[in-house]
Amino acid sequence: MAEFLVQLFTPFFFFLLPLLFFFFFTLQKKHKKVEALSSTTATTLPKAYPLIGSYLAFKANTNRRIQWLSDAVIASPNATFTFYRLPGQTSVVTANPATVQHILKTHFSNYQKGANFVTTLSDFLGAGIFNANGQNWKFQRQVASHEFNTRSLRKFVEQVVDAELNHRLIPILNESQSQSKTIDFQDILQRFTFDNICKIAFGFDPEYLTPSLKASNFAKAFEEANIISTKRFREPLPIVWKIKRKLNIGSEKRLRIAVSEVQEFARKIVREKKKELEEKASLDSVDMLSRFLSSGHSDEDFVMDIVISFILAGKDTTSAALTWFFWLLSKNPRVEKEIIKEIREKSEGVTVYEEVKDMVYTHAALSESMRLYPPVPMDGKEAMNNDVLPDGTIVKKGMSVTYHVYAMGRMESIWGSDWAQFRPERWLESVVESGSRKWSFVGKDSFTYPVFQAGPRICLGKEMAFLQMKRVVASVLNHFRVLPLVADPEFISYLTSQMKGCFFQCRLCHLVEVSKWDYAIFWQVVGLKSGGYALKWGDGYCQDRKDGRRNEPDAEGEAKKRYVLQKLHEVCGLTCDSYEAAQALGASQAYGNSSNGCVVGDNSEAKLFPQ
Ligand code: HEM
Repeated sequence: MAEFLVQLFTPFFFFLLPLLFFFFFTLQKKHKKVEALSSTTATTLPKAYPLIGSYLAFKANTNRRIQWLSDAVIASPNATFTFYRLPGQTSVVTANPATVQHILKTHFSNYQKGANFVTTLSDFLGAGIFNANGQNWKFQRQVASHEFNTRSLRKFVEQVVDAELNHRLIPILNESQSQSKTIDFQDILQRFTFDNICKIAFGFDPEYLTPSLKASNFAKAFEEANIISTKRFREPLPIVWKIKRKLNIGSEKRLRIAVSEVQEFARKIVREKKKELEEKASLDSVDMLSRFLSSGHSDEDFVMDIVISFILAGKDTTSAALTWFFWLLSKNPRVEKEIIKEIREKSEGVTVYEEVKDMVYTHAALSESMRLYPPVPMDGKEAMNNDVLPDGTIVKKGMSVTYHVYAMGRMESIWGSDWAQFRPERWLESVVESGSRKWSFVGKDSFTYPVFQAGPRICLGKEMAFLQMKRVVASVLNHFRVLPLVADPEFISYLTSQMKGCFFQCRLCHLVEVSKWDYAIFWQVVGLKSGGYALKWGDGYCQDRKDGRRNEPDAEGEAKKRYVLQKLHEVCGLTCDSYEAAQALGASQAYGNSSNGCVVGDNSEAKLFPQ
């Protein structure tokens, strides 16, 4: 072992280390400039220096790697950026739809999950579908695809999702609302989606979403394995994590423990299913796991890897999408109002499945939300052979080529100058059907919007994910308003994206109560640094004036405001000493106009204080 270490470190100390010091100190000054260029307004690309490439700029932006690379790729000609790091680590990052089509479809066989990707993730994902190529991948995709036919999807939405909603999610939200408790909605959604995927894929109910919301060792271990495995990709010299792994120290030791906890859980599911299959001659309902076990591939480790990949696919993707969706809704009451209208205009005599499929506006709003906050923000492949991309970029064998989904959702050339706006209507056109006007969904091609990837490896669970998310949205918004207490949450990503920190702290208001006034007034409670709460109201309030004047509330408007304040007090436990008090607290105007309609104060807030 000692010999191995000496062999390994000698060239490093005598050659690489002095060189790195040289570059580090001589380029410090320039480096500051590079950092400044990588802000969201950057128009210049980070510089690449001999030997270390753009490594320093990359390092400085580790915590906002997605946003930094997005700035760089958007600023690049043809939206394709060749990113030099240390020798042998050159990669191409693209946000160009033609290039995405090239790597994901027309030259599919040249762009695979390469050796670097597979090795880095193999401790966590083994040979599961996310880490597989060739025959192994084909086999898993083919067996799993049965789980996504219409019959299974119908069963999923009508039995699995609805049971979890009615017996777990809604009662838990009701309870937290009635006790005015602040909840971590992201955590609750992750529990919800975890129960869902286990039930549909493995016929097993882990009961993770329970009123106690108790911590689960498995979930903690899964999260840790995901984070540490992803961080391996960020290590400048992969040899470092490999040595730590060999010595079983630091993060690699924690990874080993976490992975064995995850594997133990997955193995238990596999063993129980095997037993069930042995005991019953035929199963009444066939889940995906039974299909794999009956397909001749009953090797326990292999099936365990499959289970882990499916948990990853189903647990963290839809929960991330929904978290950002509810946050965006709280900022866009107009969209929320449209969705509620759609939920309440149910057609007669249709099944739950058809009803969910018909939620066109909600579908558009979810697509729009994932455009801005994609659950898988970047995805990389490795070139099997030299190639030239459609825009002339040279790709050498072994280089990684990454398509940047997050950047693609923010490009003016694709979405127009209002790309930053959350506007579901960009996905819709108005059509006349049986004499009445309706929305019709207009999708984007999957190379321009690769949120679910594209080509032969396009996400298998896309339709399932939409059905699940739409049903959750309908159910939650039918009962509640979600009031986030984070003003400006941070988008972070491991293998999938998340909202950072204490996640999505929010309170719930009973929509039915507050919406007595025809849902014309939208109230938004946001956390203030001072520890109080801010209250804003948006469009609807002033438009309600019968004389059409916009600037001042009439008597009815005033009454509505008082009613809602009272309700907020009862339902959310907040008090407010009226807008006059807000004036006293520093709001320069009692009423003003904003793009949103009327607000209290100088586009600021009336202050509310928790009791
Ligand atoms: C909003 C939700 C979802 C998004 C945005 C999403 C996105 C993606 C993306 C980008 C990939 C490609 C990953 C890669 O190859 O590295 C993928 C693959 C996959 N997804 Fe999803 N996914 C979602 C939900 C689901 C759900 C609920 C399932 C159900 C189990 C699922 C099953 C799969 C499977 C099996 C693959 C592998 C396909 C293959 O390699 O052939 N996904 N998904």
